[in-house]
Amino acid sequence: MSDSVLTAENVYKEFWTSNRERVAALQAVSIAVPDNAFVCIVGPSGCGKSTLLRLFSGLEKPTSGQVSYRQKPVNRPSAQIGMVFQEYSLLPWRTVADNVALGLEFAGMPKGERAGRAADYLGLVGLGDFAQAYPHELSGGMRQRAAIARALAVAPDVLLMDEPFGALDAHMRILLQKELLRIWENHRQTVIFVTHSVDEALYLADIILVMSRRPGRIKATIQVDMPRPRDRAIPRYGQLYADILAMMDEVT
Ligand SMILES: Nc1ncnc2c1ncn2[C@@H]1O[C@H](COP(=O)(O)OP(=O)(O)OP(=O)(O)O)[C@@H](O)[C@H]1O
Repeated sequence: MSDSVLTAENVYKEFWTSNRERVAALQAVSIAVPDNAFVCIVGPSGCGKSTLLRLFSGLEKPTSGQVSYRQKPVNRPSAQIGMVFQEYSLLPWRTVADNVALGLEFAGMPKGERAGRAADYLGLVGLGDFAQAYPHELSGGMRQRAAIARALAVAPDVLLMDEPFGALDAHMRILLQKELLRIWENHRQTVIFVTHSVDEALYLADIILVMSRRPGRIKATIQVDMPRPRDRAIPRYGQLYADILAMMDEVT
């Protein structure tokens, strides 16, 4: 585990609902995420995927067990671990450039430097011409690119992505999958990416974690042995796709 960037050791997480019922979201989850890996998490709805990501980000704490970042317990959100959510989460009253500069502002970077860095990252995601636009002037795909630029601008060591392309149409989704891989191949942050889509996981990941129904456990860890860029038409793709779907269909 020493070269792992993030680890979960025997993590159990429960919530209390407003009706005072106990919900076990995760049980006996142990994972070691290798440095620079692209990891996708798939599993049935409600199995605890977002909860696991929130534990890694420090937004939630395990009920028992331990979550660590580079061998240190994760207690709170930090600049080393960036997060991108499904909903674009841009501030509507700030321009796109000012949204991208937000994390840099929190990190105390001087204003002049922030503007340059924000411009670089907007260029990286193909939004160079929209720096002064407001979020409502952008399409869903463009907003999500801006959210990715904002997360990347602080140069996090790990990028956690919770269904970032879930609200996009199929064409935009495929385009952004390609762009994300292009960026990742240049920067090689460790990425943990939650998705409902087995196809998306197979296209993106080095490692796919398949979770069971709630309480979520890690049911399988699949090393995706296909070179990139991946060809959805090859038999190996179809075979892995069918195997993972079958695992997700099983009751436990
Ligand atoms: N703050 C909370 N309070 C109470 N229950 C919660 C809370 N957060 C999550 N849960 C419950 O924990 C379980 C796991 O939720 P989570 O959002 O992690 O699942 P998910 O796999 O990400 O779901 P989906 O794929 O539908 O987005 C669900 O039953 C959910 O209702």
